[in-house]
Amino acid sequence: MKEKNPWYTPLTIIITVIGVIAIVALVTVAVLQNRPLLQKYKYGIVLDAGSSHTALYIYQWPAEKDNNTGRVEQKHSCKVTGKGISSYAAQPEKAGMSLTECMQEAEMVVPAKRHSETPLYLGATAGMRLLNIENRSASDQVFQAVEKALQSFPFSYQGARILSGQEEGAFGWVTVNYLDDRLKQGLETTGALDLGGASTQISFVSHDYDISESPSNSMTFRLYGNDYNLYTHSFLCYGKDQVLRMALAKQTQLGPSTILDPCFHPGYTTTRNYSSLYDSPCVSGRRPREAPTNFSHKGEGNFTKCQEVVKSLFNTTACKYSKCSFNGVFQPPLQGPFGAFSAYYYVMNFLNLTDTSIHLETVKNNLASYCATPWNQIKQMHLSNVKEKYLAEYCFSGTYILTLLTEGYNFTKETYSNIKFIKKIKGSDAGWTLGYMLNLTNMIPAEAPDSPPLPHAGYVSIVTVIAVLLFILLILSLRPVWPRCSKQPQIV
Ligand SMILES: O=c1[nH]cnc2c1ncn2[C@@H]1O[C@H](COP(=O)(O)OP(=O)(O)O)[C@@H](O)[C@H]1O
Ligand SMILES: [Ca+2]
Repeated sequence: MKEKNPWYTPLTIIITVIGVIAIVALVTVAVLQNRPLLQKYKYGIVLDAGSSHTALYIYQWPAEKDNNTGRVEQKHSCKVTGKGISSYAAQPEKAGMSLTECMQEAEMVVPAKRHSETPLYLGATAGMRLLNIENRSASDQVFQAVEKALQSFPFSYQGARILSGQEEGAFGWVTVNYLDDRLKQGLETTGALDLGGASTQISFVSHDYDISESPSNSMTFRLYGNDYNLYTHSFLCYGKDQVLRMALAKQTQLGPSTILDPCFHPGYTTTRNYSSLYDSPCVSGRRPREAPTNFSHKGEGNFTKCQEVVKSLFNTTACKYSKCSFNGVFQPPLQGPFGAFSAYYYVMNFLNLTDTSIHLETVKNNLASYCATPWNQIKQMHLSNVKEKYLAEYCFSGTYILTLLTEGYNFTKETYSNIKFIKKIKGSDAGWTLGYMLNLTNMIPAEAPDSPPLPHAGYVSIVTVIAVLLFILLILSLRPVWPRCSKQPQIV
């Protein structure tokens, strides 16, 4: 004799089947309705025409979200071969031609049907600022050539211009904080330290300072409903290539045709040309009157002496504000964490000194012993994979970076660990280009966007759970019917 299972009545089976179909239908509709449409992307292209070289960045973001949520990311980058556009002052057409390869790459990377709507920008930084000071018409001609070249591509060309130092600093800050998702969430922001070849920028939010003290150093933003008061300054001529010129100029001024340079390795020796050394507004005022054509540049490898040379390039005596960094430039008290990118990263990464939890004295000692290493040995170790020009200059560049941070910006052995040397954040390069594009395409709204109270996955889960619960309740509510059916014993 077998007791009939009360769950097998036709009524429960029908209810179960209908219930399951209803739940599946409900969940499917919820998922389909709310799923982002098939990922279609939009694109934007920014060319960073730096003093030493030009780089092209392609950004992408989901097509249906261009106006609010922080979803722009770097899809591709391309390094233009050759030097920066400012180096083509004497042959401007070549500045335009130099961009061809990377632009062709961009044509391949951006899907053809998006070409005509993809904005294309070129921003030039300190190399062109200097050329513009030195030779206005040469700078204009370089821009004409570049403009002509860029217009020949199928993108939506939006113009080429020189960024002000303020813009360069502020957009670097926007990039870092956007990529870190700090703006949308209204979190404490990260300061930005950018070291280029011809200028260097420092930008950070300092809560307790009076912006009216130096209005030219302040920028105010309203982003995602939060107000920011940004301090920013760009030091023209304090990028690492121009500082090296200033350091050499300082040492050659003393007269001899051979200089023993503490910032280069012992055994390093080369012949340099006076005219090319002084061929920059950063040093032209210092040119000796009766200089020979060439001078001999020899290395001594002495960190302490090198630091003295570098320090002598900072004027820390004159300050008409409550507080200054150097050269009489206002700077409020440092605040918060800092991201240091571009040449800060290249140099400190090569020197294995990116770990800022290491005591500053130890960092200096490590650099001192690197500087004291004979040039032959350095070449043997690295020449196979590092450009000789970079290799020769890492001792100088490292010394400059530490001196700029401590003597220039006033980081101390306690606050040094607030700095992080970074190259990329979540796959996108740290630099001013992303912030520049976000600003020009209005992709960071002033007010916080209205967002659904729940994320998509949460919404679907809650709908599912409630549906299942309702279904179980329905089944249970039918339960009192069943015992009556099963009470009758079945006799075989
Ligand atoms: O691999 C590297 N090692 C060392 N320095 C590098 C490397 N790649 C780029 N740099 C340096 O980074 C700096 C980049 O400056 P950039 O060309 O952006 O000038 P800018 O921002 O002053 O206009 C230059 O000094 C360049 O020599
Ligand atoms: Ca740069």
